[in-house]
Formats: sequence, C-alpha cells, structure tokens
Amino acid sequence: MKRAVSALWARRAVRQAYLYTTTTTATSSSPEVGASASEAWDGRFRLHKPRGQHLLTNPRVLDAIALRAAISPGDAVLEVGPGTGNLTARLLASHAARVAAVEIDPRMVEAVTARAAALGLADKLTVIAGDTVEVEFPEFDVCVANIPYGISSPLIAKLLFGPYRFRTATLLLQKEFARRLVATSGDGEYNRLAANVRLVADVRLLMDVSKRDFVPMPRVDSSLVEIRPRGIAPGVDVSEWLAFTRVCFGQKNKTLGAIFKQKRMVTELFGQSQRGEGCAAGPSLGALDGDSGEDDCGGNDDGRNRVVGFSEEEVAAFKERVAGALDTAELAGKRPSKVSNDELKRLLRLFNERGVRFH
Ligand SMILES: C[S@@+](CC[C@H](N)C(=O)[O-])C[C@H]1O[C@@H](n2cnc3c(N)ncnc32)[C@H](O)[C@@H]1O
Repeated sequence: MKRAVSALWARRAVRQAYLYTTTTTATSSSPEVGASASEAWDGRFRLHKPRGQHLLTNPRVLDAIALRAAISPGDAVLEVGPGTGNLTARLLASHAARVAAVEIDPRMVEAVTARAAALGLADKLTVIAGDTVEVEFPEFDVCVANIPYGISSPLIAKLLFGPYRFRTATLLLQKEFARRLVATSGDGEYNRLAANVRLVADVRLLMDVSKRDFVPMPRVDSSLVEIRPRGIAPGVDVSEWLAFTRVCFGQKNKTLGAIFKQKRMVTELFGQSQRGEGCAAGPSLGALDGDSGEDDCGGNDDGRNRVVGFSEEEVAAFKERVAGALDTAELAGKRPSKVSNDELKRLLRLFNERGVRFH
C-alpha cells in the first residue's frame, strides 16, 4: 500500500527541480551564526506575504529551533523555505553533515546561497530551487523548517505518506494549526488532521513563538512542533483510512451513528462498495486536514450517488451492515472528536468485514 501512495507522490513530482550546489568563495572557517546583525532584514527586495515570506529574525528563537531539532553528528538535514538563511546558517553550523534547502523564490535562492558562502559553509549546502510540494526530496534524517503556513498540510502529507524515511520533522507552524495537530481524542478536540498524522507518527508541541519575532509581522502566532514517524506499518490501508476519516470527521458535531445513518451517505457507500470505485480524483494526499467532507464523495446527492441496478432491499440490507458495524464497535453514540485512532481502526475493520469500503 505504501508503495501505491508513494507512486502517487512520484507522479506529482512532474516539475523538474534544478539543483544549485553552492560553491565556496569565502575563506572564513568560523561562522558568526549567533550574531543578531545577520538576522535583520535589510529590505534589499520586497517580501511577498502570499508566499509566506515572514522572516524569523529573533536570534534566540532561531537558536532554540536549531537546538530543539536534535541534529546528530553526520545527519542530512532538509530545510523547507530557507528564505535569506537565518535558520539555514544555524543548521549549517550544527553537527549536520549536509543541509538541503528547498526554496521557491529565485531571489531567496540567491540570498541563502550567498549567505552560506559568506559563512564559509557553502560546501555543506545544496539549494533546491522549486516548489516543496512538487519536487522530490533528497534523502534526509531530519527536517527542520520555518515553513510558509499555506503548505502545512500538503507538506506534512508528503513527509509522512511519501517515500521518505526520516527521524524527526521539527516544524514552525501557525499556532492554531499546531494545536489541532497535537490534539488527542481525550481532550475532545480530536480532528481529521490529528487522526491522520497520528496514524503513522507521534507529535508534540515544543514551544510557542510570538508573531513579533518575524519580519514582516504576520497576523498569527506560531508554535514549534516535533513530528516523529513511528516507522511501523499502520495496520490499515492508508488510502482507505484517509477516505474513511474524511467521512468520519466531515460532520464533526454529529455522532458517528447519525453520520452513517444518512440516506445519501449509505447510498454513496453502497455504490462505492459494490462498484469498487472511488472519487474520480482518488484520495487527496494533499489534504490531511479539513473537517468538511460535504463536497467530497459523501457529499451531495445530485444523481451521481444513486445506485443503479440494485433494489431498495439490497440497499436496506447494506444499511443494516453499516449499523451493525457501529453497534459492534459501540461507537454509534460517540462524536468523532471523542474517538481514538484504535477505535476508528477497529470500526474500519468491522466495516470492511461487512463489505463496506471507503475510497
Ligand atoms: C516563513 S518564510 C521562512 C524563511 C526563513 N526560513 C526564516 O525562518 O527566516 C518561508 C519561505 O518559504 C519560501 N516558500 C514559499 N512557498 C514555498 C514552496 N512552495 N516551496 C518552497 N519554498 C517556499 C518563501 O519564499 C520563503 O522564503
């Protein structure tokens, strides 16, 4: 299954990234990575907010991120969105053997390349010019990044469900997104993003970062989060799990019993289970997040969802099978936000045993 999901990612890597391997031009061998002057933004070009170009300029926070990233001697580090290199400078000065940084803006590519050269650390840095969501990453042990928040969900999906094997990802994320990511089923805030990520990884909050530590100042605060892949098979088909959680968390204020009792839901699931068909686009790996499934497979009944060639009795029998799985799991009266991944996995297994499939 992992291979099928990886293949999806491989197909997405259609845009060829071009590699810049920086060349050493400076003679200095003792980089001044802690110097606050190097973090300041000199305004040499316009920063684009839609690209998430909020530079982290507080040296104490930058030092803390590099420290919390737990880089071991010899590690290969992946950074996403190095910008002018405020964090990159610290990663280059760490025990890491090498750093690969993916940057979409050619002006930033130039800036971080020049920064590494000025520090005398250019030979440790490879800048990959391209879109993080599209390019193929080189092998890495740890990912450390202050990312553009707009790609949080597709980046985490790519890291966790792509072909990569790594120890940790230490990411600075929008605070609200980070809170949803670390939510647990016990606190009643559980959500689709957390359920999908926790299927394959452990997550924890490391620290909060004020919006005042960035230039230009964003509207939101941030939080540093560690994602640690478990490295063991999740015990479910990942594509089916992603489709299943889309349905379960699609109407988060309803109980699972109410969600799976809806006629259009039963009809849609019946159609999928009979035909073995899914959404035309297949599972959306780019969207681990989003609790509204209204527009997706379980959504409107505009005629596509009608099951042709089956009697009312057959649909009614299927409905009984759906209800039977929920009863056996003892989850009909529970809201998805209160249900653990183990319970959800068991429910999916019970559905599958009764011929109920999610695509
Ligand atoms: C929040 S800034 C972080 C800059 C730097 N890491 C820092 O901490 O100061 C995000 C950076 O990601 C880059 N970026 C935005 N979208 C990107 C994408 N899809 N792929 C790669 N880089 C991207 C922006 O150009 C910008 O340099």
